[in-house]
Amino acid sequence: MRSSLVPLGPPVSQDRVITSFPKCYTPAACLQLREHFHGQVSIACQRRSTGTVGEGRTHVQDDGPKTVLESNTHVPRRLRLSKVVVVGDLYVGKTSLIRRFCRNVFDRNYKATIGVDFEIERFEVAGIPYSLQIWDTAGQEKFKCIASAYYRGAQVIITTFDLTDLQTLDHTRQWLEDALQENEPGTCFLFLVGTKKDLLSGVACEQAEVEAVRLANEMEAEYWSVSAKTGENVKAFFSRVAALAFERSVLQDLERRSSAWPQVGNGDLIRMEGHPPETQDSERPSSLGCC
Ligand SMILES: Nc1nc2c(ncn2[C@@H]2O[C@H](COP(=O)(O)OP(=O)(O)OP(=O)(O)O)[C@@H](O)[C@H]2O)c(=O)[nH]1
Ligand SMILES: [Mg+2]
Repeated sequence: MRSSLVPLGPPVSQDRVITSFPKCYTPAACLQLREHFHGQVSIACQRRSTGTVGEGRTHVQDDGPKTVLESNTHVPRRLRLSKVVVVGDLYVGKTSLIRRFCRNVFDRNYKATIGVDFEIERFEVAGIPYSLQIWDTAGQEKFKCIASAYYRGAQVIITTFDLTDLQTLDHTRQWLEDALQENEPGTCFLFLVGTKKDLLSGVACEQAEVEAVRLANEMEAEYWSVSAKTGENVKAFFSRVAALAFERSVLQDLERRSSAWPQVGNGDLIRMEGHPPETQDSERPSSLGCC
């Protein structure tokens, strides 16, 4: 029996390939202690049967298509990416963090974000192409109304503060509350991220982290300290975000399919009457930046 995987689009760069489950920063404030992918997710990825999750791969065999998803009239849209929203006070380093990760650059000069902006970063998680759509929002009060319009549909909310200015940590509760208001309860992974780690000595950093970890636990968020200047923990952090978001998407898809589709034999799928539920491809903004 011949089997072929038909990839669409160029391969992702080597440092965006995630094969093993990325570790958390500290078990004291961690969303997931497991050090490997969920068993069902690993199997689904090995079989390339991640359903609507992942990008542009169709598993074709001599004896017919592995799934009938692709050939139906009411094909569910593929969930190619997770929407990630980054919020926090002005000047804490949201743009710098995203630019360090996506472009590997750092600018010492401050240029306020006006409204919102986003980057799409492609990964390969457990062999499946998957992307993060990372939304950078403005911390300045006058742009808040524009930015908050883009909180909806987030799978991940990253609340940031400056490790050298603990007032910005106090404000993270409000940022999180505002972002959560636009999303269904329990649908988002929450992260609390302390920025500018390079500016603190070991002891001062540890003291700030104790406070932050306490708050992260109250928020039910995972905690990370990073530096956009040196790049410390930046890649590890976003890899963790991508892996958690991807894993949840696959699990949700498996759950949806098992309730909507009866499984036959080794996992071939038969369509039931009615429309499969829509997946939530994140929307593009009609306009970017300030009006
Ligand atoms: N030393 C150091 N400086 C940083 C770091 N990250 C950001 N900065 C500096 O902090 C300032 C603010 O960074 P931005 O990334 O523009 O802050 P922001 O949160 O996007 O600000 P708004 O767009 O106004 O919400 C800039 O001067 C950056 O160079 C870091 O990790 N270390
Ligand atoms: Mg900014």
